[in-house]
Amino acid sequence: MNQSKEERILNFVLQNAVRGDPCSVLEAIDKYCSQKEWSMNVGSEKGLILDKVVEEVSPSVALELGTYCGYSGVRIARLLKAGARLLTVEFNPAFAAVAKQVFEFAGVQDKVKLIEGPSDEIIPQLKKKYEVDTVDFVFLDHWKDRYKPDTILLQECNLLRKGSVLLADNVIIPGAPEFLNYVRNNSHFQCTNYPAHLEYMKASDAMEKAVFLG
Ligand SMILES: Cn1cnc(CNC(=O)c2cc(-c3ccc(F)cc3)cc(O)c2O)c1
Ligand SMILES: [Mg+2]
Repeated sequence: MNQSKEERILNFVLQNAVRGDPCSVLEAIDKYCSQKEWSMNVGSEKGLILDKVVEEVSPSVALELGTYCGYSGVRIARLLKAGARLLTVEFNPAFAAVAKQVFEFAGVQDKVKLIEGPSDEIIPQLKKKYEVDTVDFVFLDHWKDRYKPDTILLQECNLLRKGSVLLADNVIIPGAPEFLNYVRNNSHFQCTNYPAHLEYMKASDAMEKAVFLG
């Protein structure tokens, strides 16, 4: 049975990156996906925006919706302080299997809890099953039509605190218009737009930061 694109990306990492070196894992994925096969990793340009926001927030508890191959999970986990953790949610079991191996190769597996399942089922379990009080940082990079409902669900589950930061990928391509309208017209959020480009392409994209004001 021939390999999936995600398995080809994993094999390129295993053969070209350095075990225990998260930056070499990111470089290998960016090299493969810019030169061989495009894939929907946040990439290095938007990755720098992600890095800056994560460093600014310095989260104790970070949540990622949409793990995919683990690229952004490695980006986030490599910046976490001692004792901080990343919970990352992936619906697709094949993607989760690749991401698990990417996290282990990068050496960030002790900081990352990979949770397989739909975000609308997992979010209500975070407090009791995953011992979360509130989340300090959320990276939204999953199904674009889930950004708004999951932002509402996070509030309903009392998982956001005054100052919690949401960062959403792809608010231009593929786009998340309902999410943008929701957070930008909601007095409980302070929004900032970060123009960039679609990963590995010249097309315009952007990220949106939405700070929950409580
Ligand atoms: C299958 N699946 C599992 N998770 C997801 C959620 N992610 C996306 O859909 C996603 C899509 C694109 C994209 C795709 C085609 C295109 F022409 C332009 C952009 C880029 C991204 O950065 C994304 O995060 C999709
Ligand atoms: Mg994305």
